[in-house]
Amino acid sequence: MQLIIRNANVLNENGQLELKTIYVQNGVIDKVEDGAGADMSVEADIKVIDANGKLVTPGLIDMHVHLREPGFEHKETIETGSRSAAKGGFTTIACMPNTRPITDSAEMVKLVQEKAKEAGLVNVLPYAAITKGELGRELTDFAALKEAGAIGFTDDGVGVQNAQMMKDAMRKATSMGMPVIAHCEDDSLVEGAPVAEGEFARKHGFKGIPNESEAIHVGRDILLAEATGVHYHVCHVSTEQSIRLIRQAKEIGINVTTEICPHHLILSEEDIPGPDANWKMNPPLRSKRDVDACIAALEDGTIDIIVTDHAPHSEEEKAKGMLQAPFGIVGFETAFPLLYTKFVATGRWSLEMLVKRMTADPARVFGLSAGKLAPGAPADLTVIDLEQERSVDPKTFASKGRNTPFTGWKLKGWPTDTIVGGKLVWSETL
Ligand SMILES: NC(=O)N[C@@H](CC(=O)O)C(=O)O
Ligand SMILES: [Zn+2]
Ligand SMILES: [Zn+2]
Repeated sequence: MQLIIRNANVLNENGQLELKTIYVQNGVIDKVEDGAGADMSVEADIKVIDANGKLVTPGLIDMHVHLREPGFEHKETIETGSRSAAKGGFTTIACMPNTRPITDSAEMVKLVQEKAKEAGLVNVLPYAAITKGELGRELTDFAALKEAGAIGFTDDGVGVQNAQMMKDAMRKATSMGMPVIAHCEDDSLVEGAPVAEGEFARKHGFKGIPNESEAIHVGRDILLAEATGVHYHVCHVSTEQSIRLIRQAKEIGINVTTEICPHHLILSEEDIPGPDANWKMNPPLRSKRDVDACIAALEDGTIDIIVTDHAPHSEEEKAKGMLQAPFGIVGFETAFPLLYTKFVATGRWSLEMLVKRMTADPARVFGLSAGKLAPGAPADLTVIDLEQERSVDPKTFASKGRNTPFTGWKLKGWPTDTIVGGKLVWSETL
C-alpha cells in the first residue's frame, strides 16, 4: 500500500519551508520530491493526502506521558491516551510506570505493549520502574525488563529517596546501556505542600514547595551519574537551580539530559487564578524567574527536549480542592498550539527550533529511529495547520482527562492529521 502526501510544507536543512511531495511505501518514507506534486488521479492502491500547503513535520515525540492503564482506567486508558496523543500530533510516546500494578515486571511491560498494539494508533514505548512498586526499597529486575522491551528505568511520580539505591540503579543501568530517568523530589522538603513557595501560597495560606526539593536530587544524581557513567535524564525540570546544575554538568561532559513541559515555559505561580486544582501539578508552577531560566535553557540547549507529562485525572478527583486533589494536568492536545502561539508566532523562536525539540532531539536523546522526515525513516508524520485559530475546549478532548489550566485560551497551530507507519491514525476531517 502506497501513500502520497502532496502540497506538504516541509522544513529544509536551513529551517526554511519548501513545498514537497512525500511518497510512503510499506510504512516507510520512500522518497521526498521537490514541488507540490501533480494532482494525480487516484489509483486503487494509492491513498493521496493533500496537505494544502500545511506544515508537515516528522511525527511529534513525547517521552513523558501517563496512560493510567492498568489500574486507573477511569482517568485514561492506553486507547484513549493514544487517541489523545494522535490528536495532538504525537506519533511516538513513552509511558510512565506509575500504574496499578506498577510496570515493574516483564509481564506488565508486555501488557502495555499488547494494549498499545490493540489500540493501533501511536507507537507506545514503556518505561519500567527502578524499584519494585516504586516504593524505593528494592531494585526491579533490570535485565528482564529490558528484555521485555522497557526503554529506560524511572520511578516517576516519586523521587528515589535513598542515594545508595539510586547509585545501584545507575550502575546496573550503565552495565546494560540503559538510561535512568528521574523524578527529582526530596520528600523531606515537600511534606504535603500543593503549590510552589511564593505569592500564591502566601496569599492562600498554603505550605509551599521549595525549589531545593527538586534541585537537591538533581545535584545528588549528577554526582552519581559522574561516578557511574550512566545516561541520566532529569524529568520535567522546573527550577533555575536545577538548570544551573545541569548546565555545569554538561559543560564538564557528564552524560545528563533533561526535558521541560509547556506549562513550565508558559505559566508561573503568579498566574494561578485561585485554589483550582487544574493548576496543581508536580513540579508546581514556580516563579517568573524560574520560567525565564527555563526558557533560556531550552533556547541554549541545556534543556534537550519538550515533553507534555500528560497526567489525566477525573473531574471528581480534581474537584477535591488544592490540598486533596492529585497533581497533574493533561498535555497532548494543547502542547504544540501553546508553544507555537506563545513562542513561534510571537517571533521569539524559529519554527525549526520548536519542531526539533519535539522530534529530532528526543530521538537523539533516547536513540530512536523516529524523528526525521527522510527516505528510509518510518512514515510517522504530522500535518499542522499553522493558520487555524481556535480556543481550547476540554469538552472536545479525545483524552478522558479534562484537567487543564488552558481552558478558553485562543491558540494557533493545530495538528490536523497524524500518520503512524504510513497509516492515517487521526484526522480532523475523519
Ligand atoms: N506530573 C504530575 O503532576 N503528576 C504525575 C506524576 C509525575 O509526573 O510526577 C501523575 O502521575 O499524575
Ligand atoms: Zn514526575
Ligand atoms: Zn510524569
